[in-house]
Amino acid sequence: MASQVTAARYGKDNIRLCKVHRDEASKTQTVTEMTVCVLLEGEIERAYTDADNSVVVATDTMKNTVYVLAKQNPITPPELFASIVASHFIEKYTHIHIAHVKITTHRWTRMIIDGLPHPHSFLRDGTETRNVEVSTKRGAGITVRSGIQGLLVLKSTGSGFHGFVRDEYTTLGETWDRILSTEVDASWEWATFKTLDDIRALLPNFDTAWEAAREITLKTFAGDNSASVQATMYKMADQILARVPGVNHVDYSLPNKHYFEINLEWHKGLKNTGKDAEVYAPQSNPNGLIKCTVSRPNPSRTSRL
Ligand SMILES: O=c1[nH]c(=O)c2[nH]c(=O)[nH]c2[nH]1
Repeated sequence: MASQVTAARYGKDNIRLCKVHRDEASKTQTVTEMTVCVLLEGEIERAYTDADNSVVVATDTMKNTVYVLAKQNPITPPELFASIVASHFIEKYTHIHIAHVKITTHRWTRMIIDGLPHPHSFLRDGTETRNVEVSTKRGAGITVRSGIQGLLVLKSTGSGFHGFVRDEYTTLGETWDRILSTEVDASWEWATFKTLDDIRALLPNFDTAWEAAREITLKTFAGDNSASVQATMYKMADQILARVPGVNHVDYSLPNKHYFEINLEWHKGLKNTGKDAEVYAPQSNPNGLIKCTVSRPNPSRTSRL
């Protein structure tokens, strides 16, 4: 028997788009820039095994569709726009059964000029992105995962690491005061939505959840007297679950971007370690990588509140 295709998906990645919203009343414009990935699954195996393109919706068509839907619909919040795009593909093409849409929204923050918000000028204040991954499956509803990526943070005290396993492989000293830095990758998974209308019914909650997750992450990072990345990230996730109904799972993935103390004793007895540490060596690699998923004890099954 010939070998079989057991999994296949295809689509367009890195579709870049920018939409300008012009508010005539206030003469204020707003821009949203995003990068979209669309991947489709369904009865497409013949394209691989029999070179049969009759089942192929061209990836170029997917790109065009995203532009048209962006013109015809709001593209914020990204949870809604991703759901509109994903639903389109399974509704339009009967042989497509699952659509995955990932949207990365880039920051264009309004400029403050002479103390006033500027009506049409923006700046990229950091590499942080707001992300969403939506999947629609025919007859099975819409799953939505929202997140924050690329948020680079550092604290110069209020972090220690001690009491860890010591054995014949261990060289790391215990510390009660260190620099802690990470690039936040946080995401939260919403209970499954049945339809697009269920998503529309929850609309303000997506922005509120993103604001809450961002604020909790920053406030906990800054305020926690951190015993470890593990302990601090759990506190973040736990608070997001408490604050955001409709979310059952929160994921964090945090690199531990090490800043090493430098012993300068060799130069005229210079003291630069422990309480005297001032000059550090930031490390590019290797880095710690700490991950967790924290879940609500009794998950709600749908996102309808
Ligand atoms: O917060 C930390 N968690 C670890 O698991 C770990 N391991 C390590 O070497 N340093 C740290 N820091």
